[in-house]
Formats: sequence, structure tokens, C-alpha cells
Amino acid sequence: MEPARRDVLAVTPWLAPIVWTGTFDPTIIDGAVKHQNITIATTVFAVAKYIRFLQDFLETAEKHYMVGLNVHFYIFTDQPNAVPTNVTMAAGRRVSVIKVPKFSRWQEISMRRMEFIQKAIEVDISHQANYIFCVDVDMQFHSRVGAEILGRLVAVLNPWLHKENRDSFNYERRAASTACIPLGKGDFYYAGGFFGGAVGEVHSLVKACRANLEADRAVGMEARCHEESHVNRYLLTNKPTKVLSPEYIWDEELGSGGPEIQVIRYATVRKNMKEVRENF
Ligand SMILES: CC(=O)N[C@H]1[C@@H](OP(=O)(O)OP(=O)(O)OC[C@H]2O[C@@H](n3ccc(=O)[nH]c3=O)[C@H](O)[C@@H]2O)O[C@H](CO)[C@H](O)[C@@H]1O
Ligand SMILES: [Mn+2]
Repeated sequence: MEPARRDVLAVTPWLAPIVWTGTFDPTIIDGAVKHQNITIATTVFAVAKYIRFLQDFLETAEKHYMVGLNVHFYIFTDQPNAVPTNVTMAAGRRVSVIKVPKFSRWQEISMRRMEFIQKAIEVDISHQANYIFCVDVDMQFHSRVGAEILGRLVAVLNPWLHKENRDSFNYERRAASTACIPLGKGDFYYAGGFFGGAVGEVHSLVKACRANLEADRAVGMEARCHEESHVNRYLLTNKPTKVLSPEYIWDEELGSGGPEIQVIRYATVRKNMKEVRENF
């Protein structure tokens, strides 16, 4: 067998695959998981004005996300009545709504996801699902995101920084933060908007990040990229067993990317930050 991709890194130094188009055969992967009858929990937060992203998120997920598999979407929102009910879900797929408070700062809404995901895993998801993925809502699926992403602990390369040197990453550098990764250290820069894996592994991740966010808060620290900084710090010690290429968390502002970006699977929707964020 010839390696399908020679233009990109397809395996980490700790021998985890990096998933790019061409590195996997969807038919073989689908055939391998079909008989396992697994359920994939998927958490998404739609608080305050971000409720507007939910419709397209769900509609495009039904077209491209884990098609043919059991998916249980957990929608965390301050406006349960505004969750769209007109999206036709395929067999084996369903939605649960969990009410959460609306915090006044967008950073707070983003960071506190760790706490709410932790609680939801403990009371519900750990009894319901095998895998869990935690994603941003201001995004749409454009192409297949399927069983190739399943793994024990899965993270995605941030599309803005995947070609940069580790010293240019947006890591938190202040030693006083529990998220600190000093210069010279670090593997990749992972996105805060898409991580997942086996339920127990993700529980450990969100629990650790929540504890570290609270420890930082107690000393008046807020990491440079909020919970994303803490996710990066956790994944430095706890290496992901699978890494997804930026195909899986693209940003339209980067255009179509370089020649190595052959497919855009899941991408941020362009938004007017001033208008959509509570504080900007
Ligand atoms: C694609 C990606 O990797 N995005 C990450 C990036 O910023 P982003 O600029 O993508 O952050 P964002 O504005 O999308 O906020 C993160 C998420 O929090 C939720 N939300 C936020 C504000 C609000 O008023 N209502 C609401 O529901 C919503 O699910 C949103 O998708 O960095 C953030 C931390 O700085 C988070 O780690 C994001 O996951
Ligand atoms: Mn986002």
C-alpha cells in the first residue's frame, strides 16, 4: 500500500493518526462500526443570540454528521422554547434540551461549558452513550464527518495555526495560570470548538479543565484563549489518541486554504461579533 498523503503529517510523534482526506476509506470504516450499535452524544451550546445558529447546525448535521449512526444531541440553552423543532431527524437520532443560565460575558458562556458538560456526563450521558463530541454551534457541516473521528481522546488542529511553529501558538504563557505551556513546549494547537472521544476520557478532560478554570479564577487569572487554553494544556499531558486535520474545523475567513485542504467538512459561519456577542 502506498501512503495516500505525502504532503501533510499523517501521524503524530506518539503514533496517533492525523485524519486527512485520503488517509482513510469511509466505506471500510463505516463497515467496521456499523455492527457495533454505538451511540454518540454531541453537546452544543446555544445561549443568548447564538440560538440563531442552531437551525443550520442541526440541518447540516443531519446531512453530514455521523450519518447512519445513533446520535444524541444535547442542546444547552437559556431559551428552550426557541430550539427548532422542525428539523427532521433520521432514525436513531434525537435531541435533548438542557436549560443553562445566560452569563453576561461571551467568554464566561464559552468557559462554563466545561462545568455543564461535566454534570451532563455524570447524570445522563455516561449511561446513554459510548462516545461524546463537544462542538461549537456557530458552525455548519459541509461534508462528511463520520466514524473516522471516533477514538478514545480526539482533538482537532486549529486551522489558523496548523502551519505555525509551536512558539507561535496561542498557548497561555503566564506561569501563574494552570493552563501555562512555556515556550519550547507543546505539540499542536488544538481548537476549543471540537473535541471528544470515549465518554470517560472526555469526562476526565472537562473535569480537569473546569477545576483549572476555577483555580485560575480564584487568583484573578483568565487564560488567553479561555477554556481552549486549558484544553491545550490538558492535551499536552494526556495525548490525544487521534487528531483531526483542519478539514474538521475550518474557518471561511481563511478562504479555501492551501493545496493540503482538499475538503472542508465543518466550518465556522461568518458572524458579526459586535452584534452577536453579549459583550465585545
Ligand atoms: C472554532 C473554535 O475552536 N472556537 C473556539 C474559539 O472561539 P470562537 O470565536 O469560535 O467562540 P464563539 O463565539 O463561537 O463561542 C464559543 C461557543 O460558546 C457558545 N456561545 C458563546 C457566546 C454566546 O453568546 N452564546 C453561546 O452559546 C456557542 O456554542 C459558541 O459556539 O475560542 C473560544 C474560547 O476563546 C472557544 O474555545 C471556541 O470553542
Ligand atoms: Mn465558534
